[in-house]
Amino acid sequence: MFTNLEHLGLAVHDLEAATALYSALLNQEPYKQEHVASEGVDTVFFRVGGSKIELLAGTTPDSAITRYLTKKGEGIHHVAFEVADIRATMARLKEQGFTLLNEEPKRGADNKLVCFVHPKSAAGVLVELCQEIVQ
Ligand SMILES: CC[C@H](C(=O)O)C(=O)SCCNC(=O)CCNC(=O)[C@H](O)C(C)(C)COP(=O)(O)OP(=O)(O)OC[C@H]1O[C@@H](n2cnc3c(N)ncnc32)[C@H](O)[C@@H]1OP(=O)(O)O
Ligand SMILES: [Co+2]
Repeated sequence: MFTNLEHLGLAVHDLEAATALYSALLNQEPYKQEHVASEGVDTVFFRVGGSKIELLAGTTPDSAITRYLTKKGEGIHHVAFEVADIRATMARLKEQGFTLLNEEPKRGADNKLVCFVHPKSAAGVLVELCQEIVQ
């Protein structure tokens, strides 16, 4: 079950400059900065109501964000939905013919298990599924 629009992921060239810009725009400081080595990204998170803005900068040449920025420049990179049971959702989507980009949930940012749906399966939008990791 999809329970919330968890975050919008924005790809940016300069994380420090983008953080200052979004701090001014949203009139708040970010609640978290996190490096996700497995994705080759540095992230910064802002809360907006029940959702979040995730700023992402690539830290390696082969990072998905670095590749995206090279090809498309800055902008909305993905939309993330919170799901109650990521494995059940992945199984349902696979059954329905959606292309998943990882076979198993993987550790994402902000204490989540994540899985991505190929944009070709979602009318040109990269979709991320997120399930909170309960400690
Ligand atoms: C996990 C930490 C954090 C979190 O919230 O927890 C994150 O969100 S990390 C976010 C970064 N990680 C990822 O995005 C992982 C999943 N992404 C991928 O596996 C790739 O980026 C992929 C497969 C979506 C695209 O790979 P690549 O760029 O190498 O392929 P192409 O350039 O050939 O693209 C294929 C096709 O897809 C279109 N495309 C690519 N990226 C996007 C996008 N973000 N949104 C929409 N469409 C996208 C691209 O234009 C190509 O289409 P075509 O019509 O053939 O030009
Ligand atoms: Co994300």
